[in-house]
Amino acid sequence: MTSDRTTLRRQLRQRRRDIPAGGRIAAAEQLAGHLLALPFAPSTGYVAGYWAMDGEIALHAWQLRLPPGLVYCLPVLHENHLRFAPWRPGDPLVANRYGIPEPDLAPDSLLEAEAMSLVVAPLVGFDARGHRLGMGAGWYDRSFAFRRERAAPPWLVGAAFATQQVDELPIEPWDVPLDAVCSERDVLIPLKMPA
Ligand SMILES: Nc1nc2c(c(=O)[nH]1)N(C=O)[C@@H](CNc1ccc(C(=O)N[C@@H](CCC(=O)O)C(=O)O)cc1)CN2
Ligand SMILES: Nc1ncnc2c1ncn2[C@@H]1O[C@H](COP(=O)(O)OP(=O)(O)OP(=O)(O)O)[C@@H](O)[C@H]1O
Repeated sequence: MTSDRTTLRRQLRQRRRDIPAGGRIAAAEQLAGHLLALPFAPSTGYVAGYWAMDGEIALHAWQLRLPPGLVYCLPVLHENHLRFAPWRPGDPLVANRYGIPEPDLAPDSLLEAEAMSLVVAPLVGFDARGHRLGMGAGWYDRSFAFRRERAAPPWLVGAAFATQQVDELPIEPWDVPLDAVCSERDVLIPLKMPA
């Protein structure tokens, strides 16, 4: 990883933490509307969100407005990849190694990434081509590496504040392309280049 990437990650994380409370509340509602209106939004099956931290755009409004046929899940760290677990308010949570709450379920009850219909991934940064910058530990890239050779589902959708968009992010060989990026302002659906 280049130091450019590290510097950019630090700046963009600070930028999202600096968004005032009023802006965050409105943004979460607008984001929910955009996520629900995606052309490939499923109406049945499992969808994954995240427990917002470190200034990330929140998903509670989306979770509350999901159609009844969808089961909301949260990511759970398992060995070197993410698994997912259904979670409703009131279900038990436990803090993972980063201090992020995750459902407190036995490992054999966790769902594999392949079982999700749509996954909303938190972004530190993104560009107009749909390239993403995450927290830098590779969790989403490793967990969804199979999507490099296989079509959706799961549909991968990045979520961020519009202010986290940058001109161009460097492409890494392991990057998994997103099917869409949603912010409070826009829905960006990158053009797929023929191989
Ligand atoms: N809300 C949320 N949940 C998520 C992610 C995320 O980005 N956001 N992840 C996306 O991958 C996974 C967790 N990945 C993470 C990767 C790195 C750090 C991190 O760097 N944290 C500290 C320093 C490390 C530490 O405390 O051990 C930091 O703030 O710098 C946090 C989470 C799964 N769950
Ligand atoms: N498919 C993969 N197989 C093995 N290692 C991977 C894979 N994908 C990513 N990694 C590792 O994860 C590390 C972090 O990747 P990167 O800096 O691109 O994270 P990121 O873009 O911030 O995304 P994430 O949100 O997934 O952490 C990389 O240094 C790479 O070694």
